Amino acid sequence: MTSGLSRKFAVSIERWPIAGAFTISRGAKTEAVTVVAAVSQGDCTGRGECVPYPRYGETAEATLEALNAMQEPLAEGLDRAALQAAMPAGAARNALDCALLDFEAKSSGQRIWTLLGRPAPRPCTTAFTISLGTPEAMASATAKAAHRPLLKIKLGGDGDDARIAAVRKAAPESELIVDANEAWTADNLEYLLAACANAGVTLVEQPLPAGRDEALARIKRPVAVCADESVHDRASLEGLRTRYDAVNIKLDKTGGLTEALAMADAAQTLGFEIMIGCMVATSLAMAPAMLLAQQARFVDLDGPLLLARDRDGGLRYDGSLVYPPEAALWG
Ligand SMILES: CC(C)C[C@H](N)C(=O)N[C@H](CCOc1cc(O)cc2c1C(=O)N[C@@H]2C)C(=O)O
Ligand SMILES: [Mg+2]
Repeated sequence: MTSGLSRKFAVSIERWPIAGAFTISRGAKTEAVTVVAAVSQGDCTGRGECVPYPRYGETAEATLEALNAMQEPLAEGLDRAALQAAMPAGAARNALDCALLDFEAKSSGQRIWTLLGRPAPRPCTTAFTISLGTPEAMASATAKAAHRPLLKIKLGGDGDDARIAAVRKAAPESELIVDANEAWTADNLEYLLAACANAGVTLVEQPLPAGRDEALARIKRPVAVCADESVHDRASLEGLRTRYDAVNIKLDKTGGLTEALAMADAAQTLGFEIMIGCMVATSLAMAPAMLLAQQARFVDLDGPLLLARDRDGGLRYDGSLVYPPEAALWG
């Protein structure tokens, strides 16, 4: 029991080197910048990690500031239910929502899935991401990962037909999904979707820029198309029904696991397939997403696999199989 002691709250920015570099259509990165929130009472600490994304106007410093502004409400007893209205969806709320969930689990001595009334998570097969590059460089990276069952291929617009053909040749057995990160246009959309269909790709993530994706509703889609930058939380689902077949749910977009679980149920009711995605981050950010992975058609939780080093006590990855978190890590 931890009641009677005052609740403490700490926030920090962490930097985790990436093994090599990670490139998508918007540029290259050599480190993952994360923000960690920790809620403590007595000897019990709950932690949550988020990744602020400049694409959505977020920075690590502003996220730190937004979380520090929650010191007083937390000291006055703000709980996870009240948090949903107290902060907007986004990375900052994710860190705090997950810290509160971890605290709920650790302070009660029960696993979080038991407290949430959900089935215990099982190991899942995650996608493994191949960075954007020349067709030759991508084929070479793909050949080294060709034993993996599911590969996520980053694309970038011009030359994507050659990239996807080279990748397929290098990994004839793997299931391929691709992520254009908004780099295609209404003019090359049908041509590049056909190139993906010819290569046996099963999903194309965010081909067109968010807000300029209406062409998706006008064409026959030969491959399932998944929203990422176009979808954030439950409020953004309804408008996407004619454009997308699937939605990529990320805790950094929904503002935590609480909204993500509700969003997954709402998305499935609307007929969307679910992908559970991540940013480049440590196992602490992946652990809560394991609860959602259970109902996802595509699991994309390979963030720690791209790091030079994960945090101590991180998730167990056996090839592409990722195991649920130990209680000491999260939940
Ligand atoms: C380890 C993989 C890259 C994670 C996942 N498989 C994935 O593809 N996620 C991307 C998100 C890309 O991550 C980016 C992109 C970017 O321009 C800047 C950043 C990051 C990130 O993780 N940190 C910085 C802010 C996806 O699905 O689109
Ligand atoms: Mg994406």
